[in-house]
Parts: sequence; C-alpha cells; structure tokens
Amino acid sequence: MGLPELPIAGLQWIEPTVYRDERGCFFESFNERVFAELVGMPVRFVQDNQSLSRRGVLRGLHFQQMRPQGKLVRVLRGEVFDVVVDLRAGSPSYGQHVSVTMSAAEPRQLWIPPGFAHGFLVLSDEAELLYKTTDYWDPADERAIRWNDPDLAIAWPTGTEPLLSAKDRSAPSFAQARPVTV
Ligand SMILES: Cc1cn([C@H]2C[C@H](O)[C@@H](COP(=O)(O)OP(=O)(O)O[C@H]3O[C@H](C)C(=O)[C@H](O)[C@H]3O)O2)c(=O)[nH]c1=O
Repeated sequence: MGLPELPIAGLQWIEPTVYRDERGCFFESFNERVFAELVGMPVRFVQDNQSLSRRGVLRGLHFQQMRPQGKLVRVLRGEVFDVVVDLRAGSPSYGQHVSVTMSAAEPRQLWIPPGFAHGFLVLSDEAELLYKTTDYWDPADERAIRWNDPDLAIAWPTGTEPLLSAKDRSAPSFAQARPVTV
C-alpha cells in the first residue's frame, strides 16, 4: 500500500530504509545528506523536541509568526492523528489542511516546511513524538489556532472533548491568524 497522499506542496514523507534481522531492526532515523537530496535543498535543524502524551490529548494547532519553524516529525511510540494547516503567505492552498495517521509501527517521518500550523491527537494509550525544528522556539512569537475552528473543519477522530492545555482551550480562531511569510 502506498504512502498517504500529501496534497499540499512542500509536505513530504521521509521513509528510512529499515534493515531487519533476527535481532530486530536498524534504520538511520536522520541523515542530513539524504534529507537534503529528498527535499531538494539543504535544511539546518537547530532543535529536537520530544513530547509524551496520553490517549485523547490534542496538542495544537501551533505555529510561529516571525520565525516559522520547519518540522521533521516522527512517532517513537504509539499512534497519532497529525494535522498541518498551510499558513504560508501567498500559498494557493492557504487555509487548507492535511491530516495523516502516524505510528511508531511505520517509521516514516513527515517533513513540514516553515509556514504551517501543526497539531496532533493521540489515538493510542500513549504517544511519544520526536521532531526536529529549523528555528528556535520563541515563546513571544508563538501563535495558536483553535483545534475545532469551523472554517478549518478538521475531522478529528474524537467523539469526546480532547484533553487540551489551557492555552489551546482558549486559542484564537483561524480568521484571526495572519499569513506567515517564509
Ligand atoms: C514548544 C516548546 C515548549 N517549551 C516549553 C513551554 C512549556 O513550559 C512546555 C510545554 O509547552 P507547550 O504546552 O507549548 O507544548 P505543546 O503543546 O506540545 O506545543 C507543541 O505543540 C505542537 C504539536 C507543535 O508542533 C509545537 O512544536 C509546539 O507548540 O514546554 C519549550 O521549552 N520549548 C519548546 O520548543
């Protein structure tokens, strides 16, 4: 079965080669040269983030306005419903989103170029994410969009209210977001 569609320009799956033997498996989880060839340009990562969340947690939708972060996302444990929203100034897909399920069972990684809002909902008992970013976190530059914004109409696979941070519970609407210059 092929990889899930990523119908917004710039988004890309990075799929490492997995070497399996009787001991288990090995794969290069990141190789700068391979990554640059796949995305067609050199990319410098300056920060690794790791988060552990339990079932029903929804983190997001977050982005940075003046120092947008590209993110290379992978799931170390569990399964998540991952969502990105195109906020790039001038993008023909501005305001459109892509949602994909990602799990530790499939070691593919999602490259999200700068200019997207990002969030995920945990589908397993626990989920651990590790993602590299192309710029530093700047709390003064952080912005959020509420997860259930009607204009975005993201079909989160959750029947109940997700577990949100106070920040995310009071996040602004998509209409209040400003395009991100990248
Ligand atoms: C993002 C970040 C946070 N923090 C501190 C700030 C808080 O004291 C604590 C938790 O932060 P927050 O609740 O914003 O964490 P998440 O809700 O997981 O935020 C992330 O959620 C979505 C999915 C993302 O893609 C972003 O990387 C990021 O915004 O870590 C740091 O020290 N460095 C950081 O880079």
